[in-house]
Amino acid sequence: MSALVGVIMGSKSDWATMSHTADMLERLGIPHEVQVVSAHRTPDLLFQYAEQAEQRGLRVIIAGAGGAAHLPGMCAAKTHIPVLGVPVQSSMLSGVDSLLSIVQMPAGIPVATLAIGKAGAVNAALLAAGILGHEFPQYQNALKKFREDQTQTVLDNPDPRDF
Ligand SMILES: Nc1c(C(=O)O)ncn1[C@@H]1O[C@H](COP(=O)(O)O)[C@@H](O)[C@H]1O
Repeated sequence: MSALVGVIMGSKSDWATMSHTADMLERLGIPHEVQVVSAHRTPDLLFQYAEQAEQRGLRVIIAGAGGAAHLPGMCAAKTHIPVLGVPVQSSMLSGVDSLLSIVQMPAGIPVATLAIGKAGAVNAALLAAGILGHEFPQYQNALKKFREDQTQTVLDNPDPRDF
Protein backbone atom coordinates (compact mmCIF):
# COMPACT_ATOMS: atom_id res chain seq x y z
CA MET A 1 0.00 0.00 0.00
CA SER A 2 1.31 3.48 -0.77
CA ALA A 3 2.09 5.87 2.06
CA LEU A 4 -0.83 7.43 3.94
CA VAL A 5 1.34 9.56 6.22
CA GLY A 6 4.20 11.75 5.08
CA VAL A 7 6.82 12.42 7.75
CA ILE A 8 9.01 15.36 6.77
CA MET A 9 11.68 17.21 8.71
CA GLY A 10 13.83 20.25 8.18
CA SER A 11 17.19 18.50 8.52
CA LYS A 12 18.77 15.09 8.93
CA SER A 13 19.65 16.26 12.43
CA ASP A 14 15.92 16.02 13.28
CA TRP A 15 15.87 12.27 12.66
CA ALA A 16 16.84 11.48 16.28
CA THR A 17 13.46 12.98 17.23
CA MET A 18 11.36 12.12 14.19
CA SER A 19 12.45 8.47 14.18
CA HIS A 20 10.09 8.11 17.16
CA THR A 21 7.22 9.10 14.86
CA ALA A 22 8.31 6.56 12.26
CA ASP A 23 8.73 3.86 14.92
CA MET A 24 5.20 4.40 16.24
CA LEU A 25 3.69 4.44 12.73
CA GLU A 26 5.56 1.20 12.07
CA ARG A 27 4.23 -0.32 15.29
CA LEU A 28 0.66 0.61 14.32
CA GLY A 29 1.17 -0.78 10.82
CA ILE A 30 0.50 2.54 9.09
CA PRO A 31 2.16 2.97 5.66
CA HIS A 32 4.36 6.05 5.72
CA GLU A 33 7.28 7.77 4.05
CA VAL A 34 10.07 9.88 5.52
CA GLN A 35 11.99 12.70 3.84
CA VAL A 36 14.11 15.76 4.61
CA VAL A 37 12.33 18.83 3.23
CA SER A 38 13.13 22.37 4.36
CA ALA A 39 11.11 25.54 3.87
CA HIS A 40 14.34 27.47 4.25
CA ARG A 41 16.89 25.37 2.39
CA THR A 42 14.69 23.67 -0.23
CA PRO A 43 11.62 25.91 -0.61
CA ASP A 44 10.75 24.69 -4.13
CA LEU A 45 10.86 21.08 -2.98
CA LEU A 46 8.57 21.89 -0.06
CA PHE A 47 6.01 23.53 -2.36
CA GLN A 48 6.15 20.57 -4.72
CA TYR A 49 5.82 18.07 -1.84
CA ALA A 50 2.86 19.85 -0.27
CA GLU A 51 1.08 20.50 -3.57
CA GLN A 52 1.37 16.87 -4.66
CA ALA A 53 0.67 15.26 -1.27
CA GLU A 54 -3.07 14.85 -1.71
CA GLN A 55 -2.95 13.43 -5.22
CA ARG A 56 -0.22 10.99 -4.13
CA GLY A 57 -2.63 9.59 -1.54
CA LEU A 58 -1.23 11.07 1.65
CA ARG A 59 -3.93 11.72 4.28
CA VAL A 60 -1.78 13.38 6.94
CA ILE A 61 1.58 15.15 6.98
CA ILE A 62 3.73 15.19 10.11
CA ALA A 63 6.34 17.93 9.94
CA GLY A 64 9.17 18.20 12.47
CA ALA A 65 11.47 21.19 12.64
CA GLY A 66 13.65 23.09 15.09
CA GLY A 67 14.55 26.71 15.73
CA ALA A 68 12.82 29.05 13.28
CA ALA A 69 10.48 26.18 12.46
CA HIS A 70 8.57 27.44 9.44
CA LEU A 71 8.26 24.04 7.78
CA PRO A 72 4.91 22.91 9.26
CA GLY A 73 3.20 26.26 8.68
CA MET A 74 4.46 26.68 5.12
CA CYS A 75 3.50 23.11 4.35
CA ALA A 76 -0.01 23.74 5.72
CA ALA A 77 -0.25 26.84 3.54
CA LYS A 78 0.23 24.71 0.42
CA THR A 79 -2.03 21.71 1.15
CA HIS A 80 -5.52 20.98 2.46
CA ILE A 81 -4.63 17.76 4.23
CA PRO A 82 -4.01 17.99 8.00
CA VAL A 83 -0.50 19.00 9.07
CA LEU A 84 0.76 17.96 12.50
CA GLY A 85 3.76 19.96 13.73
CA VAL A 86 6.47 18.53 15.98
CA PRO A 87 8.79 21.09 17.62
CA VAL A 88 12.30 19.63 17.66
CA GLN A 89 14.33 20.42 20.78
CA SER A 90 16.91 22.98 19.68
CA SER A 91 20.27 23.22 21.45
CA MET A 92 20.22 26.97 22.13
CA LEU A 93 16.63 27.50 23.36
CA SER A 94 15.57 23.95 24.27
CA GLY A 95 12.81 23.87 21.66
CA VAL A 96 10.76 26.77 22.99
CA ASP A 97 11.71 28.62 19.81
CA SER A 98 10.51 25.66 17.72
CA LEU A 99 7.27 25.40 19.70
CA LEU A 100 6.39 29.05 19.37
CA SER A 101 7.31 29.11 15.68
CA ILE A 102 4.93 26.22 14.99
CA VAL A 103 2.03 26.89 17.33
CA GLN A 104 1.32 30.57 16.65
CA MET A 105 -0.32 30.21 13.27
CA PRO A 106 -2.64 32.92 11.98
CA ALA A 107 -6.34 32.02 11.87
CA GLY A 108 -7.15 30.29 8.61
CA ILE A 109 -4.09 28.03 8.24
CA PRO A 110 -4.05 25.52 11.11
CA VAL A 111 -1.15 23.37 12.24
CA ALA A 112 -1.93 20.86 15.00
CA THR A 113 1.04 21.42 17.29
CA LEU A 114 2.44 18.67 19.50
CA ALA A 115 4.80 18.75 22.50
CA ILE A 116 8.52 19.46 22.12
CA GLY A 117 10.70 16.47 21.32
CA LYS A 118 10.10 12.74 21.69
CA ALA A 119 6.67 13.00 23.34
CA GLY A 120 5.40 15.17 20.49
CA ALA A 121 6.93 12.89 17.89
CA VAL A 122 5.26 9.80 19.36
CA ASN A 123 1.94 11.56 19.86
CA ALA A 124 1.92 12.86 16.28
CA ALA A 125 1.88 9.26 15.07
CA LEU A 126 -0.93 8.37 17.50
CA LEU A 127 -2.92 11.40 16.39
CA ALA A 128 -2.42 10.42 12.76
CA ALA A 129 -3.79 6.96 13.59
CA GLY A 130 -6.86 8.59 15.11
CA ILE A 131 -7.39 10.74 12.01
CA LEU A 132 -6.98 7.75 9.70
CA GLY A 133 -9.20 5.59 11.91
CA HIS A 134 -12.47 6.81 10.42
CA GLU A 135 -11.44 5.73 6.93
CA PHE A 136 -9.32 2.71 7.93
CA PRO A 137 -10.79 0.79 10.91
CA GLN A 138 -7.66 -1.38 11.15
CA TYR A 139 -5.64 1.64 12.34
CA GLN A 140 -8.33 2.60 14.85
CA ASN A 141 -8.11 -0.96 16.20
CA ALA A 142 -4.31 -0.77 16.32
CA LEU A 143 -4.60 2.50 18.27
CA LYS A 144 -7.08 0.95 20.74
CA LYS A 145 -4.78 -2.03 21.24
CA PHE A 146 -1.79 0.26 21.86
CA ARG A 147 -3.76 2.18 24.49
CA GLU A 148 -4.99 -0.99 26.20
CA ASP A 149 -1.47 -2.44 26.30
CA GLN A 150 -0.11 0.83 27.70
CA THR A 151 -2.71 0.86 30.47
CA GLN A 152 -2.05 -2.79 31.30
CA THR A 153 1.70 -2.21 31.47
CA VAL A 154 1.19 0.55 34.06
CA LEU A 155 -1.26 -1.56 36.07
CA ASP A 156 1.10 -4.55 36.01
CA ASN A 157 4.04 -2.48 37.30
CA PRO A 158 2.78 -0.37 40.22
CA ASP A 159 6.04 -0.34 42.21
CA PRO A 160 8.12 2.71 41.11
CA ARG A 161 11.33 1.09 42.48
CA ASP A 162 11.16 -1.71 39.87
CA PHE A 163 12.92 -0.67 36.71
N1 LIG B 1 13.33 24.78 10.98
C1 LIG B 1 14.03 24.35 9.94
C2 LIG B 1 13.67 24.40 8.59
C3 LIG B 1 12.35 24.91 8.10
O1 LIG B 1 11.49 25.28 8.94
O2 LIG B 1 12.16 24.90 6.89
N2 LIG B 1 14.64 23.87 7.86
C4 LIG B 1 15.61 23.48 8.70
N3 LIG B 1 15.24 23.78 9.96
C5 LIG B 1 15.88 23.40 11.21
O3 LIG B 1 17.17 23.80 11.41
C6 LIG B 1 17.67 23.00 12.49
C7 LIG B 1 19.14 22.87 12.37
O4 LIG B 1 19.45 22.18 11.19
P1 LIG B 1 20.94 21.64 10.92
O5 LIG B 1 21.24 20.64 12.02
O6 LIG B 1 20.87 20.98 9.57
O7 LIG B 1 21.84 22.83 10.95
C8 LIG B 1 16.91 21.68 12.42
O8 LIG B 1 16.24 21.42 13.64
C9 LIG B 1 15.93 21.91 11.30
O9 LIG B 1 14.63 21.40 11.54
